[in-house]
Amino acid sequence: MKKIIIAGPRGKMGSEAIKLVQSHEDMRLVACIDRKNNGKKLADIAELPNLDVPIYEDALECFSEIDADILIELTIPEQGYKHTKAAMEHGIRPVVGTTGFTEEQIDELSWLASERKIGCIIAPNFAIGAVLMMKFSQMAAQYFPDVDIIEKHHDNKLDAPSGTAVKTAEMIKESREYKKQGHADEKETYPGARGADYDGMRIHSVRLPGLVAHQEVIFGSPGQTLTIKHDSINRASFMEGIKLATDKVMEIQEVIYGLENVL
Ligand SMILES: NC(=O)c1ccc[n+]([C@@H]2O[C@H](COP(=O)([O-])OP(=O)(O)OC[C@H]3O[C@@H](n4cnc5c(N)ncnc54)[C@H](O)[C@@H]3O)[C@@H](O)[C@H]2O)c1
Ligand SMILES: O=C(O)C1=N[C@H](C(=O)O)CCC1
Repeated sequence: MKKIIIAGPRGKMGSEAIKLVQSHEDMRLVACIDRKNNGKKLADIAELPNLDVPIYEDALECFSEIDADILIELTIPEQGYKHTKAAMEHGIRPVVGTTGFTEEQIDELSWLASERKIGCIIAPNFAIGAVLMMKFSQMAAQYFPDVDIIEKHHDNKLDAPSGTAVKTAEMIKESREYKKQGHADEKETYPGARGADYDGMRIHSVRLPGLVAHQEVIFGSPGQTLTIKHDSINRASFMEGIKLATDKVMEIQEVIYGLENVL
């Protein structure tokens, strides 16, 4: 039985993760970390399930008092990083959905995990279809070095580009020679028009109400284009990946970055 702490229980992902834990007999929710409601139980909060599970505002207090195996981290970048680091320092294995961690932060967490010999999985996208989109894009980039990534998310998102777009670009970089795309003399009339530059490829971030999480990877070569596209139409799409990660994180003693390394 894996004892689980969820950070961000009132969020769109956190509330879905509570349902995930409730629906599996091999997992038990033992506490939540929220930015309010300290000392209350989930059952005291109208929007949360009727569970006798304590809520902590202070992650360190939570990790010191609660006997837990796994932290499912689904909050915001700055806080999520602190929670992840503190969880490992308390012997609790993080499964991190929160996006927006920097490369340096991921390196630091990797170092900590290896030193403490504790597992941690950080996945910018837990939807299996999104992982396949990234893998297919990595394959296509061997033959089509010109590529633009267009990611589209709801307008409450804090980080841009999305974690998925960054991961896609990193994976493409592994199979593509550096190439500065577009015209050598091109100029932006309005700053940002050509998107972010990652290793010469371009990333564009769309933020609109009504969207959930979507990405198109468009490859171009003379006379043809190839588009690889994924849409998450609700947050249930991420739960199978989170479940896989909670199983895997108990077996490893390092940071795994990306669900493609778990499947
Ligand atoms: N990896 C994936 O597959 C995946 C999928 C969807 C979202 N995400 C990421 O998950 C995170 C959460 O997404 P969401 O859609 O649920 O967002 P959300 O805004 O609905 O929820 C965020 C939650 O974090 C909580 N929070 C904010 N500050 C906090 C703090 N200091 N302490 C504790 N809790 C705090 C908020 O109260 C809220 O409940 C984001 O980083 C998002 O990018 C990842
Ligand atoms: O809703 C979000 O925020 C999401 N963020 C992830 C990202 O940054 O890639 C992917 C899924 C949804």
